[in-house]
Amino acid sequence: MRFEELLKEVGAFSRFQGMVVLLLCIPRIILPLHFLLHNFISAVPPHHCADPPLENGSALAEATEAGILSHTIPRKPDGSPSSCSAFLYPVGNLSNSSSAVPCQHGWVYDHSQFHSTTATQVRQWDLVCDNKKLNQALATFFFVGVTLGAVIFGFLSDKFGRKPMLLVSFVASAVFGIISAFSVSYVMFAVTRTLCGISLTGMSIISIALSVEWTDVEHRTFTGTINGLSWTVGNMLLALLAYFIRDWRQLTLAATSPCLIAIVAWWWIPESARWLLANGKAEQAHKYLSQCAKMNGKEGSSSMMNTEALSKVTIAEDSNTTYSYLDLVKTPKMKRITLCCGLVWFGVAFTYYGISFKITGFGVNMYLTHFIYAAIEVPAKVGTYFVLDAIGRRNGQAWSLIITGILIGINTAIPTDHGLLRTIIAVLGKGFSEAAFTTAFLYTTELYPTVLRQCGLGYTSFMGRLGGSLAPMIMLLEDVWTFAPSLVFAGMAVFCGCIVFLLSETLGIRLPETVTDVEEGSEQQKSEYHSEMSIF
Ligand SMILES: O=C(O)CCCC(=O)O
Repeated sequence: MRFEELLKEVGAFSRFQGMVVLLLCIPRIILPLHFLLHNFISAVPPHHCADPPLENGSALAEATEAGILSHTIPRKPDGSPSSCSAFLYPVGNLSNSSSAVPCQHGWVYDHSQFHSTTATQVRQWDLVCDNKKLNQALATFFFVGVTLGAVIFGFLSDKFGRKPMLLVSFVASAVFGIISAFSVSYVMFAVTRTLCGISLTGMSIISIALSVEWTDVEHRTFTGTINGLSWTVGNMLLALLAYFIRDWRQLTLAATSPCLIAIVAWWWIPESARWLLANGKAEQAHKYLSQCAKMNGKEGSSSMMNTEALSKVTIAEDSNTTYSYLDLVKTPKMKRITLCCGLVWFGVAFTYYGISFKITGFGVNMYLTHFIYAAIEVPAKVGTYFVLDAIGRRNGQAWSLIITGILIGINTAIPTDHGLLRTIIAVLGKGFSEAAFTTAFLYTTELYPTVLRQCGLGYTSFMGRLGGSLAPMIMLLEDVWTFAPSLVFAGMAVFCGCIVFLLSETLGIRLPETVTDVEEGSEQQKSEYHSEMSIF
């Protein structure tokens, strides 16, 4: 007997699955609060060199009022004060920049928008000017942690189960998120943000797998879309939190607080019955399947539910078989899936974060830009829900990536003074990039077998994190050529979109449980699936 048949018996998608999907929305809401947090806690406000302290020790403000400051700060061509240099001594002729030197006595920051950020954190931080790259590196440290977490939690959740590792992720994210907010040095903040990144990835890959593994074929797209929309809720919530909380420490604490809610909700989140059966834990599977049957009003399904019958459910070739990342490339079709999905995830995250990290320069304040970028995800994801069941996952994944690349490329050809048109194209590009990300979660989950699903998601998430980590570095290329970053993002999106055509379609195909299922090919599974469904 296949697990799909068992799931039909206990209720394939009813109140129990509704509860599971809703509870797993909580971690999906938490993720963007941290993944995009650096847009705000590491923002660099306008700043310029502080004047030397006056002999009589009076405050710098007096120097500013007295107009002395304007005599020592060189002006940029647009008339604004230079950010990183000052004249050694007050001079009458402000255009004389020959004696300008790097700031000698710290900086004066414009606090009209931010009370404090990691860039302006005084006492050894001051991550501006020559130290600006250290400020940008904080986001990269976080995504390096996310990258490591993908490998760690991918393996641990396949070995020890989804539910226990989800609790580890919730608790560790709360602990390191809180500690990072109280960092007393740059190094302490960088380390705790990296550990927070590692912890958060656990809930990222487990929440997807756990919700899909409790869902039947017909409702997998719906489940994947709900998971994706909960990320969007968190993304929009971040814009609101950042608008009202302008201190980086308080904003970090606010972004971490939902982890405490997740820890309480964890109690009601069930373990994956698929995983339990795949690992020979029929008794525990029986407990959760009985809960599912009871909640779905299917108590009469006990005939298929005794432990002996459950132990015969075909999920793994041998429940004593242990799997590792190496199994992702041991057989021909698994190798193709792994190589192609790795490239696709790299391209998806590379373009998604390349677009998401640039929220300034569109003529509206950064909070509104971030909110619009998040809000466009709603039609993108709802549209994905309908499109994927119509054109299939492969076309949906390929064309969402290709169109993202085309739109990014088009924007490089539009003159910068066409602000509204550029904004519309950028928002559309974000929407298609979002559709590509939403599809990637669902498509990857369906391509990998149950026995290797978390390893597969861990590997592809790792590749995606590499792409997300690289995106900020690519944006530095604009110092070389303005259009360089956009053309790199566009080319990568189109290339990875074309790679998708090498993968098989999974629409209407039973979720593969074993490596054999994958190697037999989708036609075999499709015919088996339809013949199985025909008996219901
Ligand atoms: O996991 C990420 O880094 C982005 C997920 C985006 C989404 O779920 O829409």
